[in-house]
Amino acid sequence: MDAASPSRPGPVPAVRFENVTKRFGDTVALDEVSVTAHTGEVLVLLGLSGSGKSTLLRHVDGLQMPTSGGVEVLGVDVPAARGGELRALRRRIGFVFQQFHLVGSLTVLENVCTGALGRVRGPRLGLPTYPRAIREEALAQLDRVGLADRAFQRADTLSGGQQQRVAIARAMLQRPEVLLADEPVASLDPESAHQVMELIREVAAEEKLTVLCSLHQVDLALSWGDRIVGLRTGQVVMDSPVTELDRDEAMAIYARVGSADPVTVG
Ligand SMILES: Nc1ncnc2c1ncn2[C@@H]1O[C@H](COP(=O)(O)OP(=O)(O)OP(=O)(O)O)[C@@H](O)[C@H]1O
Repeated sequence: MDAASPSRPGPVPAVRFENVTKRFGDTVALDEVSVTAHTGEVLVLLGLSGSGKSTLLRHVDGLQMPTSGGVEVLGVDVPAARGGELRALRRRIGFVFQQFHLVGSLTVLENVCTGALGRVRGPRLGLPTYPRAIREEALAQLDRVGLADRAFQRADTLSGGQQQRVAIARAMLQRPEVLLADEPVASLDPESAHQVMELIREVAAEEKLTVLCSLHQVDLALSWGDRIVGLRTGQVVMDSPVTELDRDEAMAIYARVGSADPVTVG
C-alpha cells in the first residue's frame, strides 16, 4: 500500500476455517472446508441432514477438533488451545440449540442465570446463590426477550418458542461475541420460528455479534442472513451474500445432491 494513502481497516475475521477436514472413522464430515465469518456478520449454514453443519459449528468452540486444517476464532488458534485458554474462548461464544437445553425443573430465571456460570466463581444451586447483580441482569435479559413475567415459572411449563427465547436470554447473559445456533427453529411452528429468528437478528445487531446459524429453511435463510454457506457431504458448495442469490440458486444446495458439480454462485 502507498504509505501516504489513509489505511482503511478491512472486515475483521471473527471465525476462520482453513482447509478443515474432519473424519469420524471412514466418514468425512468436513472436507477441506474454508469459511470466514467477519465480525458482526450473520452467516447461515444450509445443507441436507448429514452435510456437516453441526460438525462445523462444534469446531468453533472446540467441542470438536479438526483432523487437519486450521480453525481460528476471536484470534485464538482453537486446535492449539488447551485448558484455560479453551475455557476462556468458550465463555466468549454463546450456543443456542434446536432442543433449547433448558433444565425443565428449574425456574426460567435460574435457567437464564446459568448463562453467567462462566463469570461467577464456584457451583451454584438455587436462585439465591447467584449474586444479586447477576439475577438483575438475568431479569433484564428476560425482559428483552419479552418473558420477564414468566421469570418464576418452571421452564418446562413454557411453549417451545418461549423456551427458545429463554435460551437466547441465557446465551446473552454470557455476553458472547460469537453466537452459534444449531437449527434453532427446527422444532417450532412457523409463527414462533419467525419470532425467534427476529429476536436473534435483533440481539445480534444490538450486541454486534457474529452469528453462525444452521438452518434447513431456504426462504428463511434468504430473508434473515447476510451470507449463505451451502454444505454438501462436508464440502462447501456455495458461499455467497444473500443479496447475490436468488431462491433457485439457494435451493440448488438441496436439489443437486448426488451431482458431481459444485454449485457456483457469485
Ligand atoms: N460424533 C460423531 N461420530 C461419528 N460420526 C459423526 C459424529 N458427528 C457427526 N458424524 C457424521 O458426520 C456427518 C455430518 O454430520 P452433522 O451432524 O455435522 O450433519 P448436519 O448437517 O448437522 O446434519 P443435521 O441437519 O441432521 O443436523 C454425518 O455423516 C454424521 O453421521
